[in-house]
Order: sequence, then structure tokens, then C-alpha cells
Amino acid sequence: MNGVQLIKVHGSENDFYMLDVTTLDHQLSESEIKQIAINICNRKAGLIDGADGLLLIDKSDHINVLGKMRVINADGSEASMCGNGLRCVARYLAEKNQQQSFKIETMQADLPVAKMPSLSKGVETYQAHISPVSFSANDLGMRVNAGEDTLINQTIAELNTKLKFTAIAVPNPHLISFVDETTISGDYLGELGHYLNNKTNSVFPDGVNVSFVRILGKNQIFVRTFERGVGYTDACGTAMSASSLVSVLLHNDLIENNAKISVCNPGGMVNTVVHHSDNSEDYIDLIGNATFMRTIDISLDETLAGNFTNIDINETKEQASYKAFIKTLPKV
Ligand SMILES: N[C@H](CCC[C@H](N)C(=O)O)C(=O)O
Repeated sequence: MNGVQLIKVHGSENDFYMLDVTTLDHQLSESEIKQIAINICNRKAGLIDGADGLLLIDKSDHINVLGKMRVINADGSEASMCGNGLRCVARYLAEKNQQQSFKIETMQADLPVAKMPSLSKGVETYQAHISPVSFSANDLGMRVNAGEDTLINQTIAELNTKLKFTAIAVPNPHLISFVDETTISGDYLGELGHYLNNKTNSVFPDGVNVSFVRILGKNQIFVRTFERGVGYTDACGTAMSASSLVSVLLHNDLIENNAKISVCNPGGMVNTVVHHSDNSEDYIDLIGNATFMRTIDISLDETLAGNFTNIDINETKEQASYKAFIKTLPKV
């Protein structure tokens, strides 16, 4: 039987199925990868409770790089980066190779990752380097007002709202707006996310991750995200990183460069450290949990067919540790 083992993982409850393709006896085609992601991530008819996406781990032929990560959204679309997912892949490769700090190949860069002291007992914690960063419309797949190349703290005429937005690629595309408590918990984020991720909008024809951010206090923000290719997620690592950088740029009275920022989200909390400089590349350190909830042994044929009746599940005890950690967080 062409069995495969999937690991169900999450970063701040942004959950994924993770598959090490080097364990397979043949290479998956691109259409098989897309179909597997759509089948297993489906929240209604997928594998157990579905997921926000599929993380593929492959070998890398780059020097001093332990492996390669690809991220496939729940709708089957591929993204260039996934911050919460990179921490989970980092843990998998660290434990597989008994190494604690190394690089992982991603679509646009080989990124440093490292095992960190646990955020809480039983909560495995990793750091991921988030880059490259760009504000350029071309890198964002964005069409702004004629002739302009960036969108920084500006309104977008097509959206017909007074909200101001900043667009930033890390390198996947993010659109960020600072809002108040009422707005961040309302439905407008979802309306915006649906509008900007359908093909008819002229601002982001290829879609964009949309986040609302609330400044909570000194080096503390709350980020809620509607993700391209997924919808609402409990957290989005690249969005929390991008939001931290934009917070340093636009609210540096409260959110400091080169300082540990506490980024709260519906799924929990991560830390970021923004490294902004006028004369070198910006990047963000993203530090947070890499929780492995369970392994699932299943046949590849059944996964491709979307038939999940014959599966073998092994639960870990890590989700209980993560829930205990969440209970220690201040209410926001
Ligand atoms: N939906 C994103 C990819 C997943 C990113 C997110 N889960 C993260 O942790 O960064 C996109 O299409 O760009």
C-alpha cells in the first residue's frame, strides 16, 4: 500500500498538514499536490478537521541548507512564504537532523531558522527569519494609483472606505490597516478579504492577505487576518511579521525597532523583532510555537481520492500544553 504519513501541526493555531515528500516512493505531480491540498484541508469533508494549508518538505541542493519548504493554501494555490509553517518545518528538520540552527530553502530565499527556549512547558518554540521585504507594487502584484509604486498609509479609491492601508510583500503580499477595537472584531475585514481575493478587483488581481491591526500598548499589537487562498485564520505568521514592521514605521512612538514585540492573535501570541534599517535589507524575526498535534498514516490513493475512512491516527500531548500556555496570556 502506498502509505504516507502526515503530521498535523500549527503555529498559533494556524494549522497545516505537513508531508515530507522525501519519504514517498515517487514524485508527486503538481496536479496531485494541488488535489491533495484541496482534499485534506477541506474543513467540512477533509481529513479529520481539515487545515489552513499543506506544507511540503523536500530536499534542497543549496549549500548548508537542510531542506526546502513549499506552502499550498487550502484552495490549492501556492504561496511564496508561510511564517507559521516555516517554524513547524524548522522543528521537523531540526529533530530529523539533530541540528538547532540552519537554513531552509523557500521560494525566494534560503532563510535562517533556530530552536528557541520554550514559550511555556511543552510548547516547542522556533524562530524564523522573514524576508525578503518589499513595498514595490511590482513585487506585490498590486495596481495602485497611476504611476505610483508604493501604497503606504493611504486610502484606496476602489475600496470606497476612509481606512488607510499599507501594502508590503514579505515576500507574499499583505495589505495592512490600523483600526480600532470595534472595527477589528467586525465583519468588514471579511468583506474586504473576499473582495480583494476575487479575480474582478483591479487592485490585487492575484489576491492579497488582508490584516487589521490594533496597537495595544508599548511593543504590543493585535493582528487579525483574512488570508489569500484560505479565508480567516487564527493567525498568519507573515501577516504578523509584516504588521510588526509597518507598526515600527508608522507608530514608532509605541512600537520599537530591534525590540521584542508581543503580537497577539485569535489563536494565541507570538513574538517578533523588527530589523529595519535605511541602508540594508529589512527583515523580521518571528518567534513562536511549532506544535505537532498528531500523525496520520493514510494511503496516497485514498488521499488523492478524498477518501479518509482508512486512517491510523496517533495523538501527541502537545495541544494540551499549548492550551495551558494560552490560558496564561493576558486577555486583550
Ligand atoms: N495564505 C498565504 C500563505 C500562508 C501564509 C500564512 N499562513 C503564514 O503563516 O504566513 C498567501 O497566500 O500568501
